[in-house]
Amino acid sequence: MKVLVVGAGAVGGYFGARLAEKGEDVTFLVREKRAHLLNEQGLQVKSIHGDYQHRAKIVLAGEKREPFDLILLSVKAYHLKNVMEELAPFAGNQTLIMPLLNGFAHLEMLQERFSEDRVIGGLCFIESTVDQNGAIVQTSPIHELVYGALNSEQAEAVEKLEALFAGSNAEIRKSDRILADMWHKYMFISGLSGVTTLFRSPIGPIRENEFGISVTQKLFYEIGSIMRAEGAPIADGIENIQLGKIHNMTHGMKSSMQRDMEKLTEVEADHLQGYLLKLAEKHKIEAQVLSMVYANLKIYEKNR
Ligand SMILES: NC(=O)C1=CN([C@@H]2O[C@H](COP(=O)(O)OP(=O)(O)OC[C@H]3O[C@@H](n4cnc5c(N)ncnc54)[C@H](OP(=O)(O)O)[C@@H]3O)[C@@H](O)[C@H]2O)C=CC1
Ligand SMILES: CC(C)(CO)C(=O)C(=O)O
Repeated sequence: MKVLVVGAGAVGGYFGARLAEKGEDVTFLVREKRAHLLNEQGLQVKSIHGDYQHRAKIVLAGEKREPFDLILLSVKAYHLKNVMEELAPFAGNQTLIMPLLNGFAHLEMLQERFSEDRVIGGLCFIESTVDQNGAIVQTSPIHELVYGALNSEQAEAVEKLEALFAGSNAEIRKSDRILADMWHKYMFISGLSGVTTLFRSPIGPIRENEFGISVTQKLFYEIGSIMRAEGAPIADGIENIQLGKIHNMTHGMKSSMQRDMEKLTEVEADHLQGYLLKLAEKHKIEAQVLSMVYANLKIYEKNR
């Protein structure tokens, strides 16, 4: 099976390398600067699950290739519009596109551009980043990728992916309720990235402070109300389940949005919290904490 990973960054670089390490046929769609680096020093993964370095196969936008069987999409949401056009020539009628982005709004954009048959569900849990030398650094135990069919027509094609992922050095599993999983992850990451960027702190000190934890709880409850009003298939009590995870995370756990803020790069504020606020407005739900989180991010964007 031929796999194209779009974006050799923290997420795509990690999972793509794990598949290549297993011997799968993996190519990375990258931009000039990244291509130069990968050609010079290869794709380097430094991970608590084992380092791996290889001469990754790469392709640039506009180059000719046969369509791929699977496209793993792992760019930031603010690059998505542009990337969809660049990856289109690599996608044939049978190509499955699996987005690993945080959030939800990208799903509709992809379905509109590539049709509902081709876009399957996906998400990941991993704490990874790209260091100053371009290496992928993965620091905490979790390296999980979850995928699944979004409709019954995709089920057979999605089944076939199990052999691709089996035996790789990452926890990769198929889910029969990927849509709910994606909303749940969306809730979790909007809450976690929201408070860690608001307080500019890893999660430990936030949850130890009575006001910090109270703001965190209010944020999760607001997000839950918005998602329910939108008819998202979220589980009863999911807010408390996600808050439980917040309590169980390592003291120093940061969100990727927080790490982006520390690097003074763009953040996915519109894609995550901004999209939720639009839904809140649509359903006339008051979301004071979410508004504050979003304001903090937009002010950061303006000042950076
Ligand atoms: N990092 C993490 O821990 C986690 C991140 N996520 C989510 O995963 C998604 C990806 O994040 P992450 O991997 O951290 O982001 P990164 O910025 O590390 O990687 C994104 C990559 O996309 C590349 N890219 C952008 N535009 C193009 C293009 N036109 N053609 C080819 N490549 C392109 C960038 O390339 P270039 O080097 O040229 O800029 C970059 O290498 C986000 O939605 C994020 O929220 C989810 C779970 C955990
Ligand atoms: C919380 C985490 C690390 C889990 O994957 C994440 O998704 C992110 O920070 O973007």
